[in-house]
Amino acid sequence: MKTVIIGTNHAGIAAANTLLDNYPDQEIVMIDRNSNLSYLGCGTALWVGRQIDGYEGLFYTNEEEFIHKGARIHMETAVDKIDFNGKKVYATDRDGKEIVEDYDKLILATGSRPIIPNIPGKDLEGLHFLKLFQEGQEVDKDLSRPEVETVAVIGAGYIGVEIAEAARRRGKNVLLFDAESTSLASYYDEEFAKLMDKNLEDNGIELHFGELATAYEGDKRVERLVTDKGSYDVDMVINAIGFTANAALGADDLETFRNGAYLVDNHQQTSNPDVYAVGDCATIYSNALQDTTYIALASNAVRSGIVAGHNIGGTVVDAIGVQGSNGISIFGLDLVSTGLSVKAADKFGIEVLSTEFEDLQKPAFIKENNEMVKIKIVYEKGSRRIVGAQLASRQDMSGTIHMFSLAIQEKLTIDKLKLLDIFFLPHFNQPYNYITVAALKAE
Ligand SMILES: Cc1cc2nc3c(=O)[nH]c(=O)nc-3n(C[C@H](O)[C@H](O)[C@H](O)COP(=O)(O)OP(=O)(O)OC[C@H]3O[C@@H](n4cnc5c(N)ncnc54)[C@H](O)[C@@H]3O)c2cc1C
Ligand SMILES: NC(=O)c1ccc[n+]([C@@H]2O[C@H](COP(=O)([O-])OP(=O)(O)OC[C@H]3O[C@@H](n4cnc5c(N)ncnc54)[C@H](O)[C@@H]3O)[C@@H](O)[C@H]2O)c1
Repeated sequence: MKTVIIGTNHAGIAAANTLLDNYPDQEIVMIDRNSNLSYLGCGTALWVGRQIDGYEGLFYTNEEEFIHKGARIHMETAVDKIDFNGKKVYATDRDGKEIVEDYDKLILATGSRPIIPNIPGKDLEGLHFLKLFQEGQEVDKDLSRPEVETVAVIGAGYIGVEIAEAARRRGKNVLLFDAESTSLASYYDEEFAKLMDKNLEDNGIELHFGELATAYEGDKRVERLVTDKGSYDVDMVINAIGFTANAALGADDLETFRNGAYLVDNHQQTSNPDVYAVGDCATIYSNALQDTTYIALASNAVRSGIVAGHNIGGTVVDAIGVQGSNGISIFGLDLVSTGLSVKAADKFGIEVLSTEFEDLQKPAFIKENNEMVKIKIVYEKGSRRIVGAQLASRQDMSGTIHMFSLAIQEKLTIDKLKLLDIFFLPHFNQPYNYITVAALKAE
């Protein structure tokens, strides 16, 4: 059987490896318009901010590995059209030559693309987006220019906050804009987001929230950013206002979600049984929402690629849904969240209650490495099932958010959490640790 995979980044790679490593009878063809693959976008802010030596370690595989495994791979080759009835993919390679690949099964792993602010001045120099490795290189080059003193970042979501920190670490004046009233508004309730806002301000980043960019101004290169509240002299602008699904290739032939992403079932199959979609171009099932949604994360891209690979290979594997777990670490402040915030639950019409607590991670007699932890647990009013959790600390709490991710997935109630067996050792935590106390406080 021959499977063609369009898109060879995280989702396409996971699907290809699953097929190549487990199903030797499979003929695999991979196609991507980019010149590189497997780049960890999450590392861009780290190397641009000089927190790691360079970008070399941010690629975890390469073209040769897939050729060695027996795949055929066309890089710098853009798919222009798919004939879903004739089961043929039409592409153009780097030399302008047409490539035609027929398929038995097709995997769409075409990912996402940045949303572009629809405002005047879009053709000026000095305007950046941050999706591809090459765009990270452009941002890094611009930040290296001494005449670039002031940087505007539009969008205080994950990318915007991370790249604002990076530009600040490079000694630039940084203005961070967002339409919402706080940073990270899609992921955290206000009392958590405001911890990040204060952290950003304490490190010299100028916040402009509830402010919408209305124009870029300048001669050849951007010189001013105009918003609905003012005009700011800037030397470069980084746009980070979210991603949209890259689903144009199948939009006329496959069922799509309200945001244009390909609708898939729990085998990653689209409305065409021979066509699968994975990663940022596809929908995903949220166990917190108990509904189909769209969450563009590398963690989801990998898992959906694995599911599609096994189902095409002949092993029935059901996707188990996700919680949208995510985390961010900025100037030493870590925020992690999973499932729904109260604000997100309200937006989706889910009636919730929440319980909060804040305490030292370990007993006060432990003087070293003992930071405050703030926790909020969100649970559904009727069922009392946990639907979300948020944590903030200067200590690593990723293990805790993984536990809450499982709790949401398994529909654990807040009442079951109250007496969960959580070990005590003063080196690690308190006898009554913050999870237990927050749960016990729940009404
Ligand atoms: C700066 C940044 C930081 C991030 N940090 C994190 C993080 O910390 N944690 C996290 O979970 N997620 C993070 N993400 C999100 C994560 O990178 C994406 O969710 C992930 O890349 C999705 O993988 P994908 O393979 O589905 O899509 P993509 O990575 O978008 O890859 C799609 C591929 O398809 C190719 N393609 C598209 N159309 C065509 C066509 N017509 N012909 C040929 N090829 C085509 C593209 O060239 C691309 O290589 C970050 C993203 C960015 C930009
Ligand atoms: N640490 C991580 O897990 C991580 C890191 C980076 C990126 N990502 C993922 O990559 C994807 C893209 O990240 P992103 O930061 O671009 O998207 P995002 O959705 O995280 O943030 C977009 C931000 O832009 C704001 N915005 C939207 N339109 C605006 C406008 N016109 N003017 C001003 N602000 C506006 C939104 O309020 C939001 O805060 C997301 O799915 C994100 O979860 C994850």
